[in-house]
Order: sequence, then structure tokens, then C-alpha cells
Amino acid sequence: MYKIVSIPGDGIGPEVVAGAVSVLEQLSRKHGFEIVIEEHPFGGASWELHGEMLTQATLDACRNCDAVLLGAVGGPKWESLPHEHKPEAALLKIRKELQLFANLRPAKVYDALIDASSLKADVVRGTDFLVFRELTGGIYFGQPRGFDENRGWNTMVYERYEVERIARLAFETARKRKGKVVSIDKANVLEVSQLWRNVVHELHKEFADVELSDMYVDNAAMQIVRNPKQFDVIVTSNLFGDILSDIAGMITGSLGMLPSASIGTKYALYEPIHGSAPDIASQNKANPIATIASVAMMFEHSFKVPEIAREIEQAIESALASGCRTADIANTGDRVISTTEMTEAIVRHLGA
Ligand SMILES: NC(=O)c1ccc[n+]([C@@H]2O[C@H](COP(=O)([O-])OP(=O)(O)OC[C@H]3O[C@@H](n4cnc5c(N)ncnc54)[C@H](O)[C@@H]3O)[C@@H](O)[C@H]2O)c1
Ligand SMILES: CC(C)[C@H](C(=O)O)[C@@H](O)C(=O)O
Ligand SMILES: [Mg+2]
Repeated sequence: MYKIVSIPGDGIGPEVVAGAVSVLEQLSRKHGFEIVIEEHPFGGASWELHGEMLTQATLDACRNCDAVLLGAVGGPKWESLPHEHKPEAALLKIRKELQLFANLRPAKVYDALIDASSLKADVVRGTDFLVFRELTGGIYFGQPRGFDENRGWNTMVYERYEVERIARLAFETARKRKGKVVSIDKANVLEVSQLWRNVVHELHKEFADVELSDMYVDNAAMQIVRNPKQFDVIVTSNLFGDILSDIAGMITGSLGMLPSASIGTKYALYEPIHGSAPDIASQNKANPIATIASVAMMFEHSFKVPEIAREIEQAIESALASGCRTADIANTGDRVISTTEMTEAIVRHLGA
């Protein structure tokens, strides 16, 4: 039995999470295992119900399950709230409370979608890299922070142990892949990046079989677009990882394609990398694949059933190969289908 807490959130969150839940239900029917899904409010949706973006009940539920599935939070309705009350602050809080220090963001190109990328087919074909984004430290959490009428300030700080634990995961994972880690920083300008670089290199002594190189973040943004195939594993800080993974989204055709796993030593949460997309919310237009692929990551990392992860990825691949396209990945002339139609196609390809 798998107990999953779902926190759909705002905007397209509920639409894409509904797609992922259909996939979970189909897997349960097909394989005969029980899946219990408990839904809890989060973000703006929770604010409207309880006057709080993250209630103690939702947080307790997340600590009391095998895995959490999150849609997205945020939207224009809550933008003018003070920073500490915004839905985005609740997202940071849940990551911190559950100590989800590593955010794994794979950027893998599906063959059927090579023409959906804004980059040339030869550049994107065969791209397959994995970003380890540090998720509970750096400038997102550093103190002091604030702003007044004339000044705004944030602090980027990393402790040795924070760098070490994410770099260790990156090295361990690279060993099972192509054995190459690129650590991305801004050590030519930022002292905090110098610490990052020093710690990564010290740790590398334990992983001498893995090839390590450093890259400045501005160059990395360019290299990801110029030649994404050069990367295997990327390890980087919270802010740089946020930005670089959205860039990676465009290699795969759309932000709506990229899943993620946020993991710590005790808990795990799975979420697409995209946001609540207010521009297309409640229109049945969103691409559910990022969230469905996040369920594949759940089976891989939390439930340790990689065969089912592959089954989900295969069903996505087959749906795409048979021509299914939501608007974000459609080319001119393609028939565009809805969120629910894409979900149904993937469920069909999962088989019974
Ligand atoms: N993890 C999260 O919950 C998360 C992540 C990013 C942004 N946000 C929040 O979401 C809100 C909107 O932010 P934004 O517009 O900068 O980023 P966004 O990711 O929501 O949207 C960016 C663009 O990508 C498109 N897009 C995103 N996901 C898609 C999908 N699944 N299918 C098709 N198209 C998709 C949107 O329509 C939009 O044009 C903000 O409040 C922001 O803070 C939340
Ligand atoms: C909404 C925001 C807090 C979040 C982040 O910056 O981490 C988002 O952009 C993401 O990538 O998950
Ligand atoms: Mg982001």
C-alpha cells in the first residue's frame, strides 16, 4: 500500500494533479496494489479556505505519508500580500520543514518532441542531463532579508554541510550515469561561491572516478542552449538551479514537460518544475506530462520500483509518438488536445 498526500494548489495545479492521480489509479488497477490518496489544501487555495497558505494539518499530513505530490502555487490574486504570506513563501516553508535539500530536475528529450524545441533538432537530440538543485539554503533563505522604500536586501549564505550533502548525492548519481559532474557557481565574484567550489573539490577526492569540472553560471546558461548534450550531472545552488532548469525546459519543448523530485533524508515531494500558469488556468489546456513524469520519479526514488517508473515514461513516450500534443508542444498544423485528453491517452498506453 502506498499512501500519497496530494496538494494540488493553485492555477493549473489541480488540473495537472488530476492527470497524475488518474495515472496512479490506473497503475493500482493494473498491478493490484493499493494506493491511498489524501488531498490537502495548499497555497492560495488554502488561504481562501483557512486564511493560511500552509496549515499545520497539511504539514502533518505531508509528514505522515510515503510521498507528497504537489501541483503548483501562486497567482495574481495573492501577489500583493506581504512576502511572508505569499503562496511562494509557503512552498519554501514546506521544503524547509520537510528538509527537502535536494531537488532533482532531469532534462530529457523525447524523440517525438525534437521538433517542439525552439532549438535545432541536431542540438537537442539525445539530451539527457540531471540537475541537482540545492533547495533549502542559499539566497532563498539567508538572513537578513527585507526592503524599505529605498533599499532591498537578501543574503546568500551556504554552510559547508549544505554544499557537501548535495554534492555527495550528485557524485553518487553520476557514478551510475556517465560519470561526469559540472558544478555551477559564480566564484569569480561571490565569496559564497568560492566556499561552494572549495567544498565540492574537497569532496571530489572521495569520488576520483567521477570527472568534475566547474562552470560559471552565466557561461552555463549559454552552454545549456549551445550544446546541452555536453552535460550529464549538474550540481548548483538554489537560485542558479531555479533559473537553469527553466532554460532546460525549452530544450525539451516546454516547461510542461519537466518533472522534479525534492528529496531529503526522511521525506520526499514530487512536483513539476513549472508554476501555476495563470494565463491558461481552468481552461483544460495545461500539459500534465511534467506532473505525470513526477509520479515516475516517485516510483523510482520513494517506492523503489524502477520498472513502474519506466512503464510511466514509456506510456508518455507512446502517447507522444502517436501524435498527442497539448498546445505548448504543438507545431503549426498539429491537432491540439486538452489536459484530460492527454491524460486519457497516457492512461490508455499504460494498459490494463
Ligand atoms: N513550484 C511552483 O509552485 C511554482 C513554480 C514556478 C512559478 N510559480 C508561481 O506560478 C505563478 C506563475 O508564474 P510564471 O508565469 O512565472 O511561471 P509558470 O511556470 O507558471 O508559467 C510560465 C509559462 O509557461 C507556461 N506553462 C507552465 N506550465 C505549463 C504546462 N504544464 N502546460 C502548458 N504551459 C505551461 C505558462 O502558460 C506560461 O506561459 C507565479 O505566482 C509564480 O510564483 C510556482
Ligand atoms: C515559486 C518559486 C518559489 C519556486 C522556486 O523558485 O523555487 C519555483 O520557481 C520553482 O522552480 O519551484
Ligand atoms: Mg522555478
